[in-house]
Amino acid sequence: MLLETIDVEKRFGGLVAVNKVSLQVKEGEIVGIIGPNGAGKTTFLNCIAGFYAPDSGKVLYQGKDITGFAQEKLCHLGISRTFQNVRGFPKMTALENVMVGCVFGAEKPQGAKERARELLDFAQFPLPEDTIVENLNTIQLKRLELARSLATNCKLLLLDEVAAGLTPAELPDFIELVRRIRDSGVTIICIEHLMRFITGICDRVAVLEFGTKIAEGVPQEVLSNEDVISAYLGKTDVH
Ligand SMILES: Nc1ncnc2c1ncn2[C@@H]1O[C@H](COP(=O)(O)OP(=O)(O)OP(=O)(O)O)[C@@H](O)[C@H]1O
Repeated sequence: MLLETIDVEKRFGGLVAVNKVSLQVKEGEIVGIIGPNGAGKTTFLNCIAGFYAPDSGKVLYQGKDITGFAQEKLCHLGISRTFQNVRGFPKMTALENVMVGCVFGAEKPQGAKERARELLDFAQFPLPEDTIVENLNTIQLKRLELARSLATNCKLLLLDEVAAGLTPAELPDFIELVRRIRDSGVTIICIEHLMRFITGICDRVAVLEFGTKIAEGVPQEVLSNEDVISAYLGKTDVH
């Protein structure tokens, strides 16, 4: 097992945002986390990524207890996270943005440039490498963000609504990129509202509602589960 959470709980005052959530993720899997707005998805991801220390429960990575480890330490252990509203370092070039990740991933500056170029290429970044990041559109930023996350040499990538804001026409190629990332040896946990993304790429999906895991399994099965349908009804678009 690459990652395991055991009864992870996170409270904000009286609100139980994540309620004893246990999840197991094997190496090479793409696991989706879905659920209505406010279900606790981001908070759960933040408990894995070192943004929050859980109030109780454990997070194991490669069998080792990493509960409450800081983000920087987790990044060096191979856990990387993307954020919902990505802007990178807006005044720097695309290449420099990826190089920052490479240097953080312990690459020497000279090697970092080469590696950053390889990653921009891998992520099919469509513009010259010296394009200033503040001028990028959504899909260009998303590709850059993935290249930057991979620059840290992560083994586990946590994606927070990485497909949000993409047009239906942009989605297939983007899904293909995420699949290639997995095929390169990176395990992925992704929060996503876009069901086309979930059904198109996830091996398994876990559903949260009011902080509690209410279902888990292969996407088609889970999405036809009555508890899941009623959790979603009227709250978000499940198509
Ligand atoms: N820092 C915080 N302080 C207080 N309450 C918070 C905090 N972060 C999240 N919450 C609350 O915890 C609950 C879970 O929020 P969370 O953002 O994890 O849900 P989510 O499933 O990711 O939602 P969305 O799909 O809208 O991003 C919500 O009720 C939210 O208001």
